[in-house]
Amino acid sequence: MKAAILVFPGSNCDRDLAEAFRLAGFETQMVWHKETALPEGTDVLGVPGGFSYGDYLRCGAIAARSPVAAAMKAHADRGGYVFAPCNGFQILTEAGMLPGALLRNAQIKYICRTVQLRVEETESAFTRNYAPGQIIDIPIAHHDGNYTADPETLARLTGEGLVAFRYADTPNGAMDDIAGILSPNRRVLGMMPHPERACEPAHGGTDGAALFRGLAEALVAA
Ligand SMILES: NC(=O)CC[C@H](N)C(=O)O
Repeated sequence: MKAAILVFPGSNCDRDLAEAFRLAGFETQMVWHKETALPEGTDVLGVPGGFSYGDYLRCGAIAARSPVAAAMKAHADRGGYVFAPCNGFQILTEAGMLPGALLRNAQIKYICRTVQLRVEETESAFTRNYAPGQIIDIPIAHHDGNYTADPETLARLTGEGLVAFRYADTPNGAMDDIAGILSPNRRVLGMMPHPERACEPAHGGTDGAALFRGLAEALVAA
């Protein structure tokens, strides 16, 4: 099982993400943003958190147009798994791979703390190890996490079971309390919170580890 993790100038959760995949049994490989192809045999692509290209223009906007972006989209288009926490989620919305946009937090402040998420959808490789409605503790660290979409998109996401996680108490003003969403084939997950920062007791919590284990189990079962 191979996880490839993209690295942009300004990524700062790339190593944490690789370690979370490694703990779940993945072989990992870092992929610099100037590459135009992913490593042979990549099962899961990780698009990490951070401040890609210094968050210039808009968070994720430049990364979505970087040299590696076409390979990222091609991987998703052929049904590959993509896990994109925080800046990764922003990059996927900027790339048009997930709907909606992440606007400035409603309080106009950077928020760094652990929040409670409700698991809304368990029919995905990412969420199969959680119980429907389970409350999990996962850290957030962002200034642009205010999920926004038009009413039709919000209705479709909920109607088709594509909202993976909602905030129990929205910290950033996100519409419909949305913390993370799935693509229609449920193989791409973008979310503002950071499960990779909740995988070992030393992190202060381990509620994120089940997500990476779920992916590994889905790949073994396939
Ligand atoms: N931790 C992160 O990935 C931060 C994402 C982005 N730079 C923001 O602050 O919104």
